[in-house]
Amino acid sequence: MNHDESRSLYDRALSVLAGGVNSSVRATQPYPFFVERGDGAHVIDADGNRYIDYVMGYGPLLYGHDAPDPVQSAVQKHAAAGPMYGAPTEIEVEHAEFVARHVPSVEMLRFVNSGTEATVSAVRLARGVTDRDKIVVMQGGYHGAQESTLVEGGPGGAKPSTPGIPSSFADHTIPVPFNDEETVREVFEEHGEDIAAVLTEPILANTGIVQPVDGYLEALRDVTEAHGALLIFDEVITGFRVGGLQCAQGKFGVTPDLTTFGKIIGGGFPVGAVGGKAELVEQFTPAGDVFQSGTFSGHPVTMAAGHEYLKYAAENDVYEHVDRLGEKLRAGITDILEEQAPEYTVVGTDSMFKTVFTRHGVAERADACADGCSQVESCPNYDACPKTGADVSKAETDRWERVFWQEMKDRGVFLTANQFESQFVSYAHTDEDIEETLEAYKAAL
Ligand SMILES: Cc1ncc(COP(=O)(O)O)c(C=O)c1O
Ligand SMILES: N[C@H](C=O)CCC(=O)O
Repeated sequence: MNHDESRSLYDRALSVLAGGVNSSVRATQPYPFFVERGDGAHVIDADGNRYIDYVMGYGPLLYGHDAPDPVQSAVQKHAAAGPMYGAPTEIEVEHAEFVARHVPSVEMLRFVNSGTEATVSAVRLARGVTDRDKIVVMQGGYHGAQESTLVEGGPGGAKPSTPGIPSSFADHTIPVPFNDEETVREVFEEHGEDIAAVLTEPILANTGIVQPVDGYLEALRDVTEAHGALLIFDEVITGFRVGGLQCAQGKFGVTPDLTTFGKIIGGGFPVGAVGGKAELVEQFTPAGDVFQSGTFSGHPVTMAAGHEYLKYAAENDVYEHVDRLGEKLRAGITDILEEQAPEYTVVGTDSMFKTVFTRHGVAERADACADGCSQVESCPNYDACPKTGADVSKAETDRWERVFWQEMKDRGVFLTANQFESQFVSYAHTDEDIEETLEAYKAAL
């Protein structure tokens, strides 16, 4: 493959964009390919190379790069008619009504512009309504580029995971291991009166993919309720990706107090949202006292795209298609790994998948998972599944990024360069794409 044009664009980018990119995960080594356009399940780079795309914008693109006609018409109509006003529009109401009809925890919403803004706003709301400062988060969980959750450490003490955040912020954050009910109960015994909320992805999708063991989300529901704290599910990735229109909370049957959304809910445009019980969400200004505001929030083009996206999914076989192909891919990779790399693990569910490069031996991992993973039926390797962020962090990140990712890219398959990010199947992917991907896996491994 020739990459001259991408290389020259990257050289230019390095002079005017920090690290040559606008989001860190895009800076692949030795240089990223620059995308010229998308085509269904594929992207075409500036040198004309074509790749089957499983990055899918890091999750938003449920339909791949060709949105269905109603989405495209709605986007064009709203872009031509405005595109925005600083005044409310009907499409915001319609989109909110649709989401509230389908997602169990949602009665009312506030739309914002990114997943980060959604989690920032949800944490502020939880602190505002409970009049408490501390939040519990999961080690290995990700909630965007926000001060309260960019922490490392354990329940005994957290510190910021990046320069630029005062350590006093981390004093209010308690990271606990995912899937560890005992630790979270101990934390509540010790700090229960100061904890505003537990904030967790229902599936660790940025460090994983790690699924909740049987009863874990229920335990979080139970312990938060018992201590007057809120349970917040961050469904920025899982929302409208896992569990169809009911999201992961519908699939697992656990209803949080607040849910944060992003990605798919905006139909491929910048978006975020906080949803939940009306009595909570109404505490945002102007109805309540917890300040929240945004010039672009509820942007008509985004609302129209998101609304048509979800309506189309409600009326067509979208989730059947993406989940079937997700399963086919996971099963196919599992077979290949059995032959060629039995120490690696396939993880995922619905239309999400990942191969985790752990070399700790199935027996060891099976021991570690013996009491937990048996409920994850959709995972073909459930007895070897990682259970915590720490399990996943043992993976061979360097081998993934420097060898496997490059080999797949050279074979025309675009995966996330970061070992820990999920990959996504879209409605535009076909059985032929999956078969081609499996052939590439065989050769690359
Ligand atoms: C679970 C989760 N929460 C929050 C975010 C932040 O969203 P955004 O990048 O739109 O700010 C992301 C991903 O970026 C995410 O995966
Ligand atoms: N981990 C992020 C979201 O899923 C990756 C997207 C980004 O931050 O650019």
